[in-house]
Amino acid sequence: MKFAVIVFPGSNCDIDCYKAVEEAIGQEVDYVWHTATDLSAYDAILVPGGFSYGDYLRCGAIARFAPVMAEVVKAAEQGKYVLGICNGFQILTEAGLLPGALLRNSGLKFLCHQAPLEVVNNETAFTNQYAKGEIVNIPIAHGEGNYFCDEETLAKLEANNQIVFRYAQGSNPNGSLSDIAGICNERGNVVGMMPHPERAINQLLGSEGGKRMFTSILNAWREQHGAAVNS
Ligand SMILES: NC(=O)CC[C@H](N)C(=O)O
Repeated sequence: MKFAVIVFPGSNCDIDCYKAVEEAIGQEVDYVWHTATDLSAYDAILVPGGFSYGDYLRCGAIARFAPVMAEVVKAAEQGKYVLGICNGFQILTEAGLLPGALLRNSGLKFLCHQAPLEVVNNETAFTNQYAKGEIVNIPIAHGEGNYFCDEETLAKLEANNQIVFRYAQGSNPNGSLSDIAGICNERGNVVGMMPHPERAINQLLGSEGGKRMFTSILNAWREQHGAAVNS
């Protein structure tokens, strides 16, 4: 299985994502610069965190016009796995691949700490190795992680089981609507989340709560391609 980690000017979690793929699942992974116009070689696309183009406008609002984004949209339409983490989540909402928007944190401060998350949907390609309702610790690091959408969109997200993670145990750090920490598209092959699973793949980093997101993706890909699950 082959992963692409998209790199924008200002990305700062690209190396963490690359290392997480190597360390957690030992699969092939390339950095792909924002000017790239072909992602056909890849099975999964990671859109990492950071401050793309400085985030001088709304976070992700410039990045979504990068040449590579047309390819990310194409990959999503083809059913490939697309995971947007933090700034990556913001970029995917700006690109229209996921509904809603990320607003300034309600406390107006950049927040950087471990966050307990509830796995709400464990049926996605990104969460199949977790139990439903399981609480995992995955760190957050953002200034604009306050998820918002209109009532109709929220009702749709709930009805289609598109809420993947919620901030658990009354811990909502940023004012996010319905405690939402991560969502998927209707088809389930695109996930966006504010917490950083790539920073939680080894106890040495403070938590390995994010590691199974990577094993989940590999597991889903192998099932889709008829390979034995743990081979
Ligand atoms: N770690 C990140 O990706 C940060 C995303 C964005 N720049 C924010 O502060 O919300």
